[in-house]
Amino acid sequence: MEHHHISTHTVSGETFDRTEDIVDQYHDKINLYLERLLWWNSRLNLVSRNVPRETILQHIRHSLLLSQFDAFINAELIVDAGTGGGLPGLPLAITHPDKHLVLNDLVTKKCLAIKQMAQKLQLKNIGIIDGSIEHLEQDQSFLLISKHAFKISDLIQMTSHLPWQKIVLYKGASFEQELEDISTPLNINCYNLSGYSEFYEGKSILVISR
Ligand SMILES: C[S@@+](CC[C@H](N)C(=O)[O-])C[C@H]1O[C@@H](n2cnc3c(N)ncnc32)[C@H](O)[C@@H]1O
Repeated sequence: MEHHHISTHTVSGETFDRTEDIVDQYHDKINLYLERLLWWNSRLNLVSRNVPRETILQHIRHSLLLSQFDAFINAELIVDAGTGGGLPGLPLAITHPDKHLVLNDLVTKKCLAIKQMAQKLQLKNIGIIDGSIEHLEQDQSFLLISKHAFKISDLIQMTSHLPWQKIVLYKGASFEQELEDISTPLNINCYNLSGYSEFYEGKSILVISR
């Protein structure tokens, strides 16, 4: 653990507010995604059962926070591992047509649902790959992102063959234990999201590099 370097940061209120502007700017497409996600969620349990519309909207805003981070701004190719119903990758693809997003999930049915949602949204900048992230093949370097899907050490191990430049993880506040089994020294910037609203209490975003 001691060999990792961890710096902690806070996130400004303006950063959260800007995601609200993005939601307004892409209102129609975000709304269509929200409707389709609710529809699929009642059939496949993509987020969690009976989740209200407003909570899904919060997850979309949470996903869009990443668009304010340099790691995302500087990336052309982004892989979202364990995307479930498309979070955070799908809202980021809607709002960033200049970037290419690859959405990955272990479960084929979930990937088929995302494919249908992407078709309805007429998204041209999305690739969908089903199967475990450990079997992904990718030569070009990319930003790896993931929201509440993997223990850090598991994801690092499963993607050791891949040319990721950085990893961005949506996490809870305590993640240190998940670093214990990692022998490669990591540089970790932890952005603490607590303090803006109840939804973000105890949440953080980690930007990890080797
Ligand atoms: C808790 S859900 C999170 C989904 C989404 N990221 C979100 O925030 O709503 C975790 C997802 O990771 C997927 N998953 C688990 N192991 C995986 C693996 N080895 N490779 C790819 N996806 C995986 C699961 O199928 C599930 O959809």
